[in-house]
Amino acid sequence: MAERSWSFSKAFRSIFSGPELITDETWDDLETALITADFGPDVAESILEEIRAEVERHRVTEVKEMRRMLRDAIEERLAAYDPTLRLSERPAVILVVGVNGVGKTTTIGKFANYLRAFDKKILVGAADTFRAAAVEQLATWAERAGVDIVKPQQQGQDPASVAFQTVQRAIDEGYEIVIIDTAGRLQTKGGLMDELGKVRRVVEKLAPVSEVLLVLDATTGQNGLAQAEAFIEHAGVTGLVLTKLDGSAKGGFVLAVQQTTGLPIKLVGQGEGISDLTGFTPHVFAQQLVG
Ligand SMILES: Nc1nc2c(ncn2[C@@H]2O[C@H](COP(=O)(O)OP(=O)(O)OP(=O)(O)O)[C@@H](O)[C@H]2O)c(=O)[nH]1
Repeated sequence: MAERSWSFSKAFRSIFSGPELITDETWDDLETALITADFGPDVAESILEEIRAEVERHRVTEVKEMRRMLRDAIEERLAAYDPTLRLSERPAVILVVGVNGVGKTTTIGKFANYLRAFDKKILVGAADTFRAAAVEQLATWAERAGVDIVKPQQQGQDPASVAFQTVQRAIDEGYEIVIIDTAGRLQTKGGLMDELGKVRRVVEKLAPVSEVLLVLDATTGQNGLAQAEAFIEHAGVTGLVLTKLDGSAKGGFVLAVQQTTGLPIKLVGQGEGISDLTGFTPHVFAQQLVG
């Protein structure tokens, strides 16, 4: 399996290339590796305790066994959240929210491309009318992904009306999945949340909202989470998308973010290319993380 930059198997390599038997130093190294990878002190502590107990119970002496236990402990915690996207409605409407620059537009392009592989007819809506460039950027991604787009008729058009027109067209023309881009910044947080609420209410006149995906930049760690708090509190978020994991050495954030928000990660972005987005599979992720 290809090594990822966020993989902390690098930190582990020193443990595994050292003595094959578990020593005090192994425990110190493990703790350091967990903290360095941004698991957060609570998660790191609970994983360490669990592994210590298991090592004692089964009288484990080999580092190799400890690695397997670590992988299992992480997988079990990741799998406590359901990563399944709910897309069975027709049309299935997905709102994509998050602060500016986290990778919303890029994610929509990659996501549209990903869904097209399942032969779905997809329409994207450019309801981030706050910035003209945002509309053009989304249009470029839609073209790359080979999907259709609904754009505002004039700059600054009410985002809710663009969202409404998008869903209306999807119903009229038989699109199966609708992905709507929203603004990440307004003058005030309250204004932004009001705008998102309006987008939602207007869409729901036509179709239920299947998913509200909050995009988070993995390189910003806990800081990014604080910035996204208003969305978590007010936007009815159903799942998270973690972007820029390729640029992050902090894979443990993945687990920390689920535990802190109580929300499942549903998609993971690992690059700027159109195919650099995948679903989230706890088993695969734990494997990549631990090596
Ligand atoms: N390395 C890497 N870069 C990414 C990833 N996702 C997005 N980016 C980059 O992050 C930058 C911002 O992405 P955008 O999609 O414009 O972010 P946005 O949230 O839509 O930003 P606004 O349109 O300003 O609201 C771009 O340069 C993207 O190429 C990722 O998974 N990995």
